[in-house]
Amino acid sequence: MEIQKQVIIALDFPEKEQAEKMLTHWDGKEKPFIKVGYQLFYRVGPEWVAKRKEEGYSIFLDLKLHDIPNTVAKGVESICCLGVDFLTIHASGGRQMIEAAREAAEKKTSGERIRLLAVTQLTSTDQSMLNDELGIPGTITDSVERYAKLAYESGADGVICSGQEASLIKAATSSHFLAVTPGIRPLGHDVQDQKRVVTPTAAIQNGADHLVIGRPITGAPSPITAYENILSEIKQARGLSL
Ligand SMILES: O=C(O)c1cc(=O)[nH]c(=O)n1[C@@H]1O[C@H](COP(=O)(O)O)[C@@H](O)[C@H]1O
Repeated sequence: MEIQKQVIIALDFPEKEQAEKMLTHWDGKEKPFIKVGYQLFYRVGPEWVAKRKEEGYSIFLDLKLHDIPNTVAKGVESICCLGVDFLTIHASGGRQMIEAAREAAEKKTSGERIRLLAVTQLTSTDQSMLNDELGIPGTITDSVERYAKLAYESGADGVICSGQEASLIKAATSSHFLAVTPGIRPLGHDVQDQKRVVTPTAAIQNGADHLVIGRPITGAPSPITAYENILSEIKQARGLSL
């Protein structure tokens, strides 16, 4: 896979002006893969997203759908017309919900089908939160593996997990099942609210397909420099010459 496509920039902004200003850093360069979460989506709406797609951006729409199967299926049907590349649903919605989402995604007749990524355990969850707050017994990796297998068997295209768990997920499912990993922190960067963090190098070495990165790029003094440094790190981790 092309290295540029491996980094997905999280456009976590409240206003479209800020998101658009951020994208100007890539003027004259290849359009990056971007993630639009609900903070921005609720403000800008579907037209803004569809327009970015027309302009040539690859788009991950991160709406983390989690509801009864019928409601999620209808949501997926509505989103499909935007032509985005990835959409998140929650694995904890269960088999029937994931199957209904997949069935809805299959209804799109023209162009590439949207890829469904199931959130396993959020990268802001650690062992004590899982056991003591959420009351889920066992280790984080057990829980992530269980959700990943469920998502795989139910028709998701991949999962959202920490880079720590990417190789485990591939082994438990298939090498083609996507491991998309947020919680990426270059060496020395503040972890902020993330708990299960890894460096870009570790994520790639563990087999992550895409790295979702927000603040380490968008909060950097020069976002484009931070982005290009991460691309170089990935290139090195993939064993390619710089
Ligand atoms: O679904 C996601 O993208 C997601 C899942 C998860 O477990 N953890 C996680 O951080 N994310 C998203 O990934 C991005 C990470 O942003 P930074 O922590 O700023 O790099 C945010 O937009 C989160 O919403």
